[in-house]
Amino acid sequence: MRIYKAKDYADMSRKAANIVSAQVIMKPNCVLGLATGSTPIGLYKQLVEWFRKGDLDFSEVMTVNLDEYKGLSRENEQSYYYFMHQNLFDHVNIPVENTHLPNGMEPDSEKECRRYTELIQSLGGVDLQLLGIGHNGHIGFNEPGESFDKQVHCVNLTESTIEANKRFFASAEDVPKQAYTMGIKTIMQAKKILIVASGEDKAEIVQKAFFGPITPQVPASVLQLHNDVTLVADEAALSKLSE
Ligand SMILES: N[C@@H]1[C@@H](O)[C@H](O)[C@@H](COP(=O)(O)O)O[C@@H]1O
Repeated sequence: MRIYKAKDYADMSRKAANIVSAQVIMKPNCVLGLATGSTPIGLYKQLVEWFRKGDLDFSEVMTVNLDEYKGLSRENEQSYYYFMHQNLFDHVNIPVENTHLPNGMEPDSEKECRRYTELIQSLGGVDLQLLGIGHNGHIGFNEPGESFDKQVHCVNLTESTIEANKRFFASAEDVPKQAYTMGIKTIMQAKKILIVASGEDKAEIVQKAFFGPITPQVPASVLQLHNDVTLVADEAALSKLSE
């Protein structure tokens, strides 16, 4: 695993955006696996800025997002569909038909998971998968204890994730209780993985995930087994590495 230490959030965002833009430049029709959460927002801003300057072209890029809340419509401001449009898709020249997310409004979980798994396969797999990390080590919405052997599936969110995400909703009761997510197996099939982390509150989990034992209790620890992982994190998120 390569680790790039950034000074702060802005530096982390720029360094990570450089890696994504290198991918787009090297392979204009690449498949990008994208993530939500607050951590990648700066990275997306940077990509938009470079696009506006004429340095990046997304016209052939395909995207597949990691996850989506089950039960939220595209119009819901908390849906990941809305997030991706607001933070990236609406500001660059990616054709909307090239962008893909699980359909949160499909009530039949089995059907939706099969559709999304087959879609990723039909695109030829993910070239570069971007990931954030949850405080409990979740990646996408793969919560602690999940088998490493799952493709796209429907999960029950843990209390800690509902708690962490309730800041975006009117109350904890409004946070959906389920989500569709790429499984660990899907994530591990990506050719390259880029994981971003920022802030002291992520220091402990970054240490555990990348330097602790590989265990389903810390889903991100499985990334130690992938042969092309880059972690870009700021000093605060890396501050527990020497302990
Ligand atoms: N499903 C997302 C994850 O993909 C994300 O990595 C995590 C961390 O979010 P943040 O970057 O806001 O800490 O939150 C959510 O639960």
